[in-house]
Amino acid sequence: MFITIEGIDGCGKTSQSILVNDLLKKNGKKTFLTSEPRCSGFIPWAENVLDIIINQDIDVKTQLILLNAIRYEHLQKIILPKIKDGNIVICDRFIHSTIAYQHYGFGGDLDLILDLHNKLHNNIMPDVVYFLDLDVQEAKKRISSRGDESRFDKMSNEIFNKMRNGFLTMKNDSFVIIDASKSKDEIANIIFNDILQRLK
Ligand SMILES: Nc1ncnc2c1ncn2[C@@H]1O[C@H](COP(=O)(O)OP(=O)(O)O)[C@@H](O)[C@H]1O
Ligand SMILES: Cc1cn([C@H]2C[C@H](O)[C@@H](COP(=O)(O)OP(=O)(O)O)O2)c(=O)[nH]c1=O
Repeated sequence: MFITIEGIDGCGKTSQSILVNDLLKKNGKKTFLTSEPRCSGFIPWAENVLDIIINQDIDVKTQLILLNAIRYEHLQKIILPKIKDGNIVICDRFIHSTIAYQHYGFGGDLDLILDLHNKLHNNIMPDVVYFLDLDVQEAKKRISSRGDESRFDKMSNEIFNKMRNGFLTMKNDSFVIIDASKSKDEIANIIFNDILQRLK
């Protein structure tokens, strides 16, 4: 099973990935936790490429080339083997972040994003996406309290609202919208119980 956690910066993805992973492990499930674009250190050079994506003034097409290079290695060397080995793989961000950020946020061509995903990654999609929906101002408050704002974190509320609304257009049976203003434990339990239902 392949699960992704999505949302704008500061909505609680990192916290939820860890909490849900712990709940599943305690329940005896074999899990593997990773993230994009940092790949949780499993692809060591991804951090260097992320530094370019976030801190250099590059075209959105260049962002897409770099993000897809990371994703290709991450899928081939980490995610796909872990799924094959029977793990529930939880990934903090994946293709839906690319659609929300590079298309809805920065105006990149949606067809190009989908074509690249199809041709490079065989159109692999998560079995389920948990989208943590949070008011932009609340997300920004959470980021500033965390105290490690990146250049992307400092983008305008207008851009973050475009991304949030972009995510909301992706709703379907395998794209679950979660109210991220609830407490960490409440959200983790909602996601955990939904995963257990889907495993039945
Ligand atoms: N449900 C929540 N309620 C209140 N604060 C939260 C909640 N989830 C996360 N936080 C806090 O908000 C900040 C950002 O959370 P984080 O999990 O790092 O988000 P993201 O990975 O989406 O950027 C952290 O300081 C975290 O402890
Ligand atoms: C996966 C992905 C991330 N990003 C952005 C979102 C984040 O602002 C940034 C870096 O991710 P990261 O530093 O891991 O941020 P966070 O912990 O808040 O998720 O990369 C994209 O723009 N497109 C993508 O496809």
